Amino acid sequence: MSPRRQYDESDVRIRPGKGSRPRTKQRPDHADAERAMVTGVDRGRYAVLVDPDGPHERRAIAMKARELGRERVVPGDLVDLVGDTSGDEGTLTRIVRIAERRTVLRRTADDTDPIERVIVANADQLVIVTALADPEPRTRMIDRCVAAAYDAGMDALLALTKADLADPAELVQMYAPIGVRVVVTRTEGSGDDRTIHGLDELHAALAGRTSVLVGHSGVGKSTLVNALVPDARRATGAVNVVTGRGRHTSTSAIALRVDALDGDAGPTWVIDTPGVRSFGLAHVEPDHLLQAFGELAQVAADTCPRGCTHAADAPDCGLDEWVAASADDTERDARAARVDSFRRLLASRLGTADADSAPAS
Ligand SMILES: Nc1nc2c(ncn2[C@@H]2O[C@H](COP(=O)(O)OP(=O)(O)OP(=O)(O)O)[C@@H](O)[C@H]2O)c(=O)[nH]1
Repeated sequence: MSPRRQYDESDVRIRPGKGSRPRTKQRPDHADAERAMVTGVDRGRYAVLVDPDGPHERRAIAMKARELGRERVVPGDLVDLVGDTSGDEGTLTRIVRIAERRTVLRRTADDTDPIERVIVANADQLVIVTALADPEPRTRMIDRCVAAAYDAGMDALLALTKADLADPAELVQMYAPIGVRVVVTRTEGSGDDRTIHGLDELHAALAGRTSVLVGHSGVGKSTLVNALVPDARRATGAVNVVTGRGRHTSTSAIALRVDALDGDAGPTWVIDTPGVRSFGLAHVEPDHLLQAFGELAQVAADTCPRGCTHAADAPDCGLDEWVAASADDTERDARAARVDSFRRLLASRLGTADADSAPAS
């Protein structure tokens, strides 16, 4: 049995104009509020982009209006602002509403905080940056990230770095049946002469979408972020993401805009997540995860007994019958690979990200 999930204040979804309607007549309804996107958070101050991708786009700093209470505001959130939204030096605007979130990515509960908290909202895909060697890939960690992405309603993309050091074939083969797109990169040369092969492919996979990048230390995530967003070092290095002054002290996620390539389909954002090592999976329901596996969800809905866990030892699980009913060996192998992959993700909920250190086998 999976542990029962703990709800926190971020589970409350706020629908502009509906759920967030003021409870007392005294509250203004902020009809003149302006829309903005949250790009960073630091100690109660929020970096926002007002009128994002619009004609009057500008950066501003915001605080949460008291009426939002303990509701969390995270990078990727679309919010409504009132007060001085000019973004001029020294101004502070107020966030009065959080738009309903399309997707919600949670980080795992840990020793210091028992609640799985939302860390990024409205992202389209999770990019799992994994080195093929140095450090060795950890498939259990990848599985957990994929499960978290699918549960959050996001796609998963595996960015395999350091292909100059090891062959990607095994990992590519392992993740193809799960529907994970794979991009392989490798650097060549050093210093200013360094080129990253595969960068264009990665850029194309990100185009027009908001992507959250995760990866363990040393996998080459910064190398990719700096190549995609040339001024990222400034944004994430010495400068505080919110105030623009002093050191960047926050370890929370930060949204960075990727310059468009020719033919890009709309704005492209990457959200870097320094310090985030794994994702909360305690709340993941098997049937929810199954939704990411299209045809398997249908098979389960049609044939599984009520309350089926779909695990390998689940009695009368329809997924096993579906594999057995294959027309030939080729189909059976393909179906079995899909079911095994789904079950692997399902099992990944129950361990910890650090439980394995073995490469793909
Ligand atoms: N051989 C090889 N080395 C790479 C490649 N990409 C990055 N590196 C090196 O790997 C090391 C780690 O890269 P970073 O980009 O700093 O990795 P990171 O994941 O951001 O790690 P932290 O900065 O510790 O969070 C650096 O020495 C890079 O030069 C690659 O494709 N091949």
